[in-house]
Amino acid sequence: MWLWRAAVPFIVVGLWQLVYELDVTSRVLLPSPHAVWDAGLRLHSSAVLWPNLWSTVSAALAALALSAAVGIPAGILLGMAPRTWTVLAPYLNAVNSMPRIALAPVFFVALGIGQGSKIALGFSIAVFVFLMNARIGVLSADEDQLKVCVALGASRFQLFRKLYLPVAVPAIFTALRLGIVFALLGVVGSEIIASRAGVGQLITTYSATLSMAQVYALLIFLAIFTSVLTMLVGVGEALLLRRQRPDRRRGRAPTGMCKEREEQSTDRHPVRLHSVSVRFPGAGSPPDPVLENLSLDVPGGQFVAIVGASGAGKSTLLNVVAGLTPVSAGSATVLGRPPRAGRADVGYMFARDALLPWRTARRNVELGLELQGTAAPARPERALHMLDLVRLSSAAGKYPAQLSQGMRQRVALARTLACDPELLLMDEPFAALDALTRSSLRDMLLDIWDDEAHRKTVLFVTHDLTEALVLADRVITIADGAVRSDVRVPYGRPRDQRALMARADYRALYDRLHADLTA
Ligand SMILES: Nc1ncnc2c1ncn2[C@@H]1O[C@H](COP(=O)(O)OP(=O)(O)OP(=O)(O)O)[C@@H](O)[C@H]1O
Repeated sequence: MWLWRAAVPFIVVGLWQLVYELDVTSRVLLPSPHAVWDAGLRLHSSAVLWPNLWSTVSAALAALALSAAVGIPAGILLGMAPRTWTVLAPYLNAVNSMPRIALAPVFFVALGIGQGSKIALGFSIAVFVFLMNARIGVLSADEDQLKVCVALGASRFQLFRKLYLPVAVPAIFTALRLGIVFALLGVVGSEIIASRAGVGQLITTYSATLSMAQVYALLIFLAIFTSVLTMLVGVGEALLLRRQRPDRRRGRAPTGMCKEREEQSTDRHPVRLHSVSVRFPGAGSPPDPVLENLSLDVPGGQFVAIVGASGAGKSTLLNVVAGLTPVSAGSATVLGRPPRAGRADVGYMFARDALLPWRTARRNVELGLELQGTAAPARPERALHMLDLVRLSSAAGKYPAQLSQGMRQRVALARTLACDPELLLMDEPFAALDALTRSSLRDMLLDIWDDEAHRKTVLFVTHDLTEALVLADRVITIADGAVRSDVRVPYGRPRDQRALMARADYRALYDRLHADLTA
């Protein structure tokens, strides 16, 4: 492959020489490769080339830097604000489709003939490349990653810095590659129209005297500059996206919880829902309720499983408690206060791990600590302790792509627990795992939950009645947006699934709940 790549210039020059020898086209228009090589050497040793090349290259680099500095943040902000995009899109697209080279005379009048007007024209063309690509990069952010960041308490600025900017990096590198070409196009175009220095101005001068060998030599110099810059961008991209350095620090005693916590609640029921209804706008007219008149009190330290068919409203119920979905009617109190997204005392875990692929396992666990304002020196220690808890200390320096699905979900569990939440919301956290891994993660969760000193209240959503009966103190079935049954699980711990399933009373309870779900 490398041999073929190295052979391409020789093949092109050979074909060029052949066309020249066959006299297919005018020799003035197409001089021989040898004549172009000679012209290049003469330009190189003359005092003409380098000051002019520098004039063009410095203007192109300035236009590129300016375009990136304006286009990237603007693109990311527009990606984060879909409504603003909807308003502005027709106008931005109209400006983008304008032949901006026609703005050259305007820049000459405003800035005079010189570097300023060249940079302005290069900028006016390249900035849209950055804006459009950065916006598209932001749109590639995973909805679950966004939900996790919001649930962990990310502000708009933190979302920009910790989610949208990194997620847009590959698209930004694409924009850089294209931006080099577009900035150069603007600068050389401006020089060809009117300038006192630059490669474009030299091309105009040599073309006027039909010195085409010099013109082609200059174009080859520009192509070499663009290729070197594109290669450097490629190296930067590879270095930035690799980031696979193993972390040698290991956990000791945990310190530094999340800084800002809600005042400790004195309510013995961390979750209180009274006659809660949720209607989503646009879901029918009038919209059908997804939850209707649902009441539920959960005492502290209880492990509650919520079971229901697909679409029954289980996730909506958790979202209400997490403060991600407002209630349309009724009242909700979580740890003594109205629900609010991003509280350190409420942890939320989803079926998809939604790990950030550009962070190591340890740095993923640190995410909630960062968003909640834990001091930087305390974070690694706390994160490593959490990874130790889920038996993943040895994978602290690995990236999500290097972990199995079960390991990724354990990292997500460590991330959820890192802020030591009092209330744990879990939305089918093990649904994507195979039966064996699921069972080992259930045991791990129960071990963590069983710690008397830090016993958490858990709302655990699942489709699986057996999982609910093995894990929970209490099983609530939901159908048509309301509580269908609410039973205490009458078995001690630890529970053995196979032994449970052999018991007649277990089978009777299972059948009763199953009937409630399917009625
Ligand atoms: N943001 C939303 N806008 C409109 N409708 C929604 C929204 N979120 C959920 N719904 C609707 O609410 C109903 C309940 O959804 P929910 O996700 O709570 O169900 P679920 O019991 O968790 O289902 P599953 O087990 O399949 O995840 C569904 O009909 C769904 O289409």
